[in-house]
Amino acid sequence: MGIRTGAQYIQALKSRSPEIWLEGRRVTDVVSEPVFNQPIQEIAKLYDMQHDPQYQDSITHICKETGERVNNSFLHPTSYEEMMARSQLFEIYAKSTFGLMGRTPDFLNVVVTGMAHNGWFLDQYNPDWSVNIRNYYNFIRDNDLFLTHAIINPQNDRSKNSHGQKDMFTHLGAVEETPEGLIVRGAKMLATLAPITDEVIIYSFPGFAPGDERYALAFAVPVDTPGLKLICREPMQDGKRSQFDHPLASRFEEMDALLVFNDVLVPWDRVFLYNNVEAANLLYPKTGIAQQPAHQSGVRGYVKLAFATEVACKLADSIGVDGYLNVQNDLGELVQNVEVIRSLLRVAEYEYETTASGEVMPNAAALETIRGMLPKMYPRAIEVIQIIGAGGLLMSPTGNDFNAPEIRSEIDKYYLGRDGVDSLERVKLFKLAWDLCGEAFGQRLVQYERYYTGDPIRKRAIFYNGYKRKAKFLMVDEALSVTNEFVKDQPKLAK
Ligand SMILES: Cc1cc2nc3c(=O)[nH]c(=O)nc-3n(C[C@H](O)[C@H](O)[C@H](O)COP(=O)(O)OP(=O)(O)OC[C@H]3O[C@@H](n4cnc5c(N)ncnc54)[C@H](O)[C@@H]3O)c2cc1C
Repeated sequence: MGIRTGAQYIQALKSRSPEIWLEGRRVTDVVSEPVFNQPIQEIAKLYDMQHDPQYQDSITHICKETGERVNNSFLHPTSYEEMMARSQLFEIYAKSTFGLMGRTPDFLNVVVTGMAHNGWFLDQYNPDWSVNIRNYYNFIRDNDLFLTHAIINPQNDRSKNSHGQKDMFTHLGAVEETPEGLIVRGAKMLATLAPITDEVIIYSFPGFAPGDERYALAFAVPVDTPGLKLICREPMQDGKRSQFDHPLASRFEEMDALLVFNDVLVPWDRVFLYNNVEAANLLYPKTGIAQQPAHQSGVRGYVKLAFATEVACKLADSIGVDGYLNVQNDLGELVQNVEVIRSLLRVAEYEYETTASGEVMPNAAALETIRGMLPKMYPRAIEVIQIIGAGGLLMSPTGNDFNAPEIRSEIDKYYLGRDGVDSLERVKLFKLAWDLCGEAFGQRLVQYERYYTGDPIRKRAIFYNGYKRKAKFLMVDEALSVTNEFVKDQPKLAK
């Protein structure tokens, strides 16, 4: 089939009924559910862009294996040009949601593409696994499916490993093997956008210890697989608030869900890794399934930071405060932060790395630096919006107020901006800013930037340890060499 349209994506959602729980009730028609309706439309637009002549050549290509047109996120890059074809897709998709939707379909397509093309890694443990992931890659590419993923365990007792939790099946684990497949039980989180996807893929961050074998798993199942429950967090918008009053929250909320597996059967041909702590711990570092999607996240994060910066600049200009030194200093800082991320992306792409198997990946150090910086830069951009918007952020009237003739003249007079900015323009801008910096929707976006791919503190520690292993700190040795002869009988230090 190749690329789907938005209508085909929506039709697929209508054709099944996964077990979705939202505020204590079962959702039976996900497409008509107000909370999900608009986000579904936003995802559908991405599918439609694949057919739009304005974008088609930039975000899709003809698959060499099938001759069908498929999304660029399924490209396995073996050259700079192929890597950049993916980068272009990431940017076009990110811009269409202002970087506010992190788990658009391209994200997990890249993960599966990475796993499937690193079959050599899985082959070492079980050749069936590499065949399974390769077939799965073909399946989602050729049907243009939308995946969610859950890679962390429920947050119960983080001081204990999976096998040390009070209930053996709190964390998702294998219960038994049957001729048809593996029976799994327990929970996994935090599956962003799960209710509006087609498939669920499970794998894990490293950190398994001996005794955790049953939890060392990777597999994929359809979202409506019997026994799989999706328990949504509290929605941050009810789907009924107007786009005038909440121009971002009404469109781009990504629902997050806990996935509960109640003795779910995973067919053997959907098992990619099982019962092997070493393989589960090495999957991330050895296959680039972190590095390739970090490219998508870096591009998306750049767009999101640039968007928040634009909002801050326009806000300041609209009320005539951007002539003040303190405001210029804050805005200048944000613009420089955007430039830092843009430069790091360019370094990541120009100084790409080629693996032993010929896969081209953006430079890891530059991508990890983006990962380390954005959790500080994005919250800072939000803080600057709050500082500049000040009390005005809380004071916006609603669209209905503009439509009430009895108060319209007062609204127009007292919500006026600087010369040339009328009340409507000013209020619309302040509402956009409030969605980003005040609403629960905006707070989730901050939390997303901190945690979307793991704990930034531990990630930076891993980065430093990796750096230290490679670095020789030779400049210090050279600087110290002039002192070598000064003290006689220097003790020989162990290296
Ligand atoms: C908005 C949002 C969307 C997300 N989307 C997805 C998704 O689509 N799919 C998915 O799988 N995941 C998703 N995540 C989850 C993300 O992977 C986790 O939030 C992240 O890995 C951190 O895990 P945690 O939230 O359980 O925090 P924890 O690991 O419980 O950490 C809590 C605190 O304790 C500290 N801590 C915990 N353990 C240690 C330790 N061993 N050493 C030192 N400090 C420790 C941490 O530094 C942190 O401050 C999302 C998260 C957010 C916020």
